[in-house]
Amino acid sequence: MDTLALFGGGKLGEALLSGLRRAGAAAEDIVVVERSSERGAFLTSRYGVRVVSAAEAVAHARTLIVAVKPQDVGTLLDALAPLVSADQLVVSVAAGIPTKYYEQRLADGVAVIRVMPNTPALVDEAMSVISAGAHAEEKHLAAAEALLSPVGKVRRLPESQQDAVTALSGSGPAYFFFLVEAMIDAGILLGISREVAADLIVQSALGAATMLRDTGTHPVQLREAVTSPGGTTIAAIRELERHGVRSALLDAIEAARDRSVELGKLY
Ligand SMILES: NC(=O)C1=CN([C@@H]2O[C@H](COP(=O)(O)OP(=O)(O)OC[C@H]3O[C@@H](n4cnc5c(N)ncnc54)[C@H](OP(=O)(O)O)[C@@H]3O)[C@@H](O)[C@H]2O)C=CC1
Ligand SMILES: O=C(O)[C@@H]1CCC=N1
Repeated sequence: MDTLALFGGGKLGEALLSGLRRAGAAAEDIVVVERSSERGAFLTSRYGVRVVSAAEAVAHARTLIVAVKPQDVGTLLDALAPLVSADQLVVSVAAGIPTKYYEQRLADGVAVIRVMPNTPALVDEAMSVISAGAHAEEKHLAAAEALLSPVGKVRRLPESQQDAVTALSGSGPAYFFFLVEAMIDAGILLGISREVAADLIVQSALGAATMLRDTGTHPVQLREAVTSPGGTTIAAIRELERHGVRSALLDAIEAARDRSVELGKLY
């Protein structure tokens, strides 16, 4: 494997790093650039990777993964711009930041791929969507797919859809965690211990997700099969509808999309 440089070893960077190591990438083939020395030391101790300067990383790596916060991409690019050449590939996971932002700051012809992964990469169940920038060719998309497929599913979509993708699958795990958290609280309300409530809800979430994926059946049909006439589920559904949960989700995901667009314009 060509050497790979990871810029930013935070939550998402670590999720990708852990997946690459599980998939068999050698520690010697990955270098990390991390602002926090404490965080860098942790990544070295856990994954065996070397933490190096930005200049050293660019000098050695064919593929550069940018996993710093969108707010930090500009400063990072100021440092990288004079160092990166057109035979290197830049893979950005930063929410909202368009490939054009990179292309305007890097040497002419540098290929940039915008990716929106998610944290289930930690358990090899990520959903990653990749989009090619102006100079990215089939070989670059294939390289990004090879990088991401060990940690989950990968789809190619036009970059114009990346803000919506960010709102759906990038942030998506957080909505499910939020729902699970609220359902466990409901268990507490009903007098079930937190440990038991968590067990019941997490297994139900896993079962529901597996049914959705493995049967390919529409969620409406799966929900109807649970909803017995005059039964318990319809009593709950009535409350969910009365509280506008469907509409809240539409508004929430639209707000996340809007924030992604905003992040792309702020920096
Ligand atoms: N978390 C998620 O679920 C997802 C995140 N993303 C994207 O991934 C990126 C990272 O997010 P996340 O991991 O949550 O954020 P984190 O803040 O956890 O990680 C970013 C890391 O990069 C470090 N950093 C900042 N600037 C530099 C620099 N110039 N050189 C080296 N390291 C630097 C930060 O240090 P310090 O702590 O000092 O700031 C931090 O350790 C974001 O752009 C986000 O949009 C995409 C999909 C999902
Ligand atoms: O909250 C965020 O901005 C990042 C991007 C998608 C998920 N987490």
